Amino acid sequence: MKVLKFGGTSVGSADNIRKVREIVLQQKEDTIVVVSALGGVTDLILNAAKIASAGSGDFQPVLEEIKRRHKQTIADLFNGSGAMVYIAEELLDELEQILTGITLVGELTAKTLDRIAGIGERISSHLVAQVIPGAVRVDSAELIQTDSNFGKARVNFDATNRALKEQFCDFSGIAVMPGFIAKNAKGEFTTLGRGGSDYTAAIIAASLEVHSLEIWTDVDGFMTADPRIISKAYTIPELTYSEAMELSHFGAKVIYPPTILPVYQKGIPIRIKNTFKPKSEGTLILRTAKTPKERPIKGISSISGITLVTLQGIGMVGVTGISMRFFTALASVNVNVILISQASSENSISVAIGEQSVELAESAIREEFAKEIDAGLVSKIDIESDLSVVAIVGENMKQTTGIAGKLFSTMGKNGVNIIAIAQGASELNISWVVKTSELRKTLNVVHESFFLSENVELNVFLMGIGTVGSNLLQQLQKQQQKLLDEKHLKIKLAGVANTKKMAFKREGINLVSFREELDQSEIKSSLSGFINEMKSMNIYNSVFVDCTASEQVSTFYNEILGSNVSVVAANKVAASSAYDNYIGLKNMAKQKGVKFLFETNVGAGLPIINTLNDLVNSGDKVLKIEAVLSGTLNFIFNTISQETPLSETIKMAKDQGFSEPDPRVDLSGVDVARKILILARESGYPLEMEDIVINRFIPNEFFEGSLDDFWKNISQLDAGFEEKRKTLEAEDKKWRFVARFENGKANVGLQEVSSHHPFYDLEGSNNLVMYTTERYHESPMLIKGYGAGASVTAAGVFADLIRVSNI
Ligand SMILES: NC(=O)c1ccc[n+]([C@@H]2O[C@H](COP(=O)([O-])OP(=O)(O)OC[C@H]3O[C@@H](n4cnc5c(N)ncnc54)[C@H](O)[C@@H]3O)[C@@H](O)[C@H]2O)c1
Ligand SMILES: N[C@@H](CCO)C(=O)O
Repeated sequence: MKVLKFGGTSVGSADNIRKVREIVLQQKEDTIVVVSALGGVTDLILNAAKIASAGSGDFQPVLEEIKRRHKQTIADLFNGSGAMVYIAEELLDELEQILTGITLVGELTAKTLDRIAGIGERISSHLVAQVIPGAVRVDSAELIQTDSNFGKARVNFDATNRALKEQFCDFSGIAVMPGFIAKNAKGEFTTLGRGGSDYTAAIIAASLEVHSLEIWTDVDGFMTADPRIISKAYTIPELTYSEAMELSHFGAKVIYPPTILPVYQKGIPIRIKNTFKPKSEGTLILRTAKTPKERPIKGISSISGITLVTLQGIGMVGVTGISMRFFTALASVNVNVILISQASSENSISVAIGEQSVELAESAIREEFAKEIDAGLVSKIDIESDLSVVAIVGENMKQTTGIAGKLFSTMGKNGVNIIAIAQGASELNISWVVKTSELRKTLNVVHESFFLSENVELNVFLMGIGTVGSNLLQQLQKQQQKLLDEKHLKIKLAGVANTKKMAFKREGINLVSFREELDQSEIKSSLSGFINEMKSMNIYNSVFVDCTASEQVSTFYNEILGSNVSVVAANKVAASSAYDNYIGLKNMAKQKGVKFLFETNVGAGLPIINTLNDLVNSGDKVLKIEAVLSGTLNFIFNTISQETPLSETIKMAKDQGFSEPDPRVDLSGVDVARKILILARESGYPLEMEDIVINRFIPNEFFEGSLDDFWKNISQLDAGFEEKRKTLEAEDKKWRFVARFENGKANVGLQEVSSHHPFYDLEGSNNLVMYTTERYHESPMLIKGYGAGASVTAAGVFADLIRVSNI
């Protein structure tokens, strides 16, 4: 035999009741069906009673709604005729008479309320019994006996078990019983309180020692987290009773914990099933549940609307009875305490309570500790609102080390501040308090790290979609699926901006149609607006990607890193800004547990900075760096010829995406100076830009006017360059713009190299770096390849993103 309980939504309409019938008829054994009232009916009855008790109020509209709900369902199921019509009418008349009585006396006692509160179940049980062929209705109120604590009556288990056993000793078939209602020894109606129908089902299941209790509801069972916030939350297949109780205490209102006590004591398994998806497995609750070793956490629960009340003062240290008085004061005004936290210093006690109880709690505590407050022994009662309590639950936590470590480091890395923590010695639950504004991020982060560790999400906020930025998006689009399939990395473009517009989408902007999304966006581009929106979206694992060349953008890195968002910069301005700023950004990243990466600042996609870091971190010392670091200049000097003059080569470098947005930055040597400065710093030398000697090969006046002036005037240099080029060619030499760092000093400038020089054969826009170090002494380490261009630079940014994701 088994017991099936159907909740209010499951019997909320004719269609739903037909679904219930189907489920019940599929059972292959004797079945007891316990039903709630039609969804919402009990609340309507209580409301009507409240209106009636006010004396002057008119309960009729509410009563009409109750009647309409039932009539409609009966009409749909029985074409509005048959015995059910009369049964419902009779019970609804009874309800009306009692409501009229309440109006007349203007008073509503708990006893009277219990006479009507269960009318919904009395009707629904008849309804369901009549719909299921062969089913009989059995009245729970005649079998479940309670005391006279109306509203939340206590069950007399001896009498109840006897009655139930007698009723069902030789029963076979299907019985339908109303949930929630019972009677006292005098035969007066009582009700079982919150979760009443579940409780009825559990009492019956335990008494008859059935092999299974099924709670049919409108969700798939216990989920790993609140599915309204975590779209990836999934049903937990198995839970122990204790885990289910812990999860139910917080947020997940699948069952009300005290109701499962009778079946828990008998070890009867409970299955939570979805009436609307009967094929899904649901959640099975048992004494010992299967838990995969790698999943010690079963679920995450949360409740919002929490206030933290803290009693603080040095006068509390070592004084016994303080906490007793504190909690007695709270209990005296019926304040439910959700979480307690006290540090061993005993200087303060904090409790998390529902925000609706704050005033009551505060005044009760003030009254209790009035003397201590006057004497200065209690310094303050601190009230912190708009908080949420989050808990991870799992019995296997007690056998696994590192759970708390993983939890709190994940929270820290994502910049979520933890306000209070509580963990019971049973290690079944770790609870902590966060600001409600951080709840979504908290749940995402924790869910990802404990349940979806096979899929890491990286949320990209991209600024600048010129040569490098747009190529990056193309590469991300091409690689997106592969990364997900093979590396379990989900990259989402959560925000993007050009100079005109910006767009944001938590679920990710389409990587093909991002331009259209930007065009359609109504948000005008603004740097601070972008950063603020990114911060307020507060998404975990976020990374800001700077593909502009803007100094202004770089001034925001500190704030961005400070908000626990990593920064990947193609933009070289920050890493070559004042040393204090550069080192400050690195420290900020370290402090916040995020990354500040800029591999493409030198040699585009070539692994120049990472290699240097590896050398230095493994104890090597950089003695000398010689390098060709400008893709643009190398391209110019490889392309310049009798037919293609200097001015033409500059345009070509620009068109091919090698040059800076303003090519004067390349031609002036500033770009190369920035690069050698960054390499010197990464080698451990605190150089400033002013320390780099720049030997220009183009006269200063060409850099003084506007960019337009530059383009107009630059051809004036063509003839002179051609003359020098011819001489150079005759001597079998080539121009290379070389950066040098040695003995703590750096310079950049044009050099004529002969054919035996390693830089001589450096083709196209290639770069070459030679590291002479203590280890690479006789023969320096060489890194050579494309040093500029859209695809290689975007690939370098992409590689930095992969580094941020730590896959
Ligand atoms: N092109 C390369 O080979 C290469 C190699 C390494 C590093 N980089 C660096 O990459 C960065 C981008 O270079 P690029 O070649 O793509 O230049 P680009 O001019 O093609 O693109 C830069 C884009 O940033 C946009 N932008 C500027 N300020 C902005 C703001 N405040 N908000 C939104 N958008 C803004 C510009 O409108 C432009 O579309 C530069 O810092 C450059 O030094 C480039
Ligand atoms: N403008 C740069 C881009 C790569 O940093 C160059 O030409 O080298």
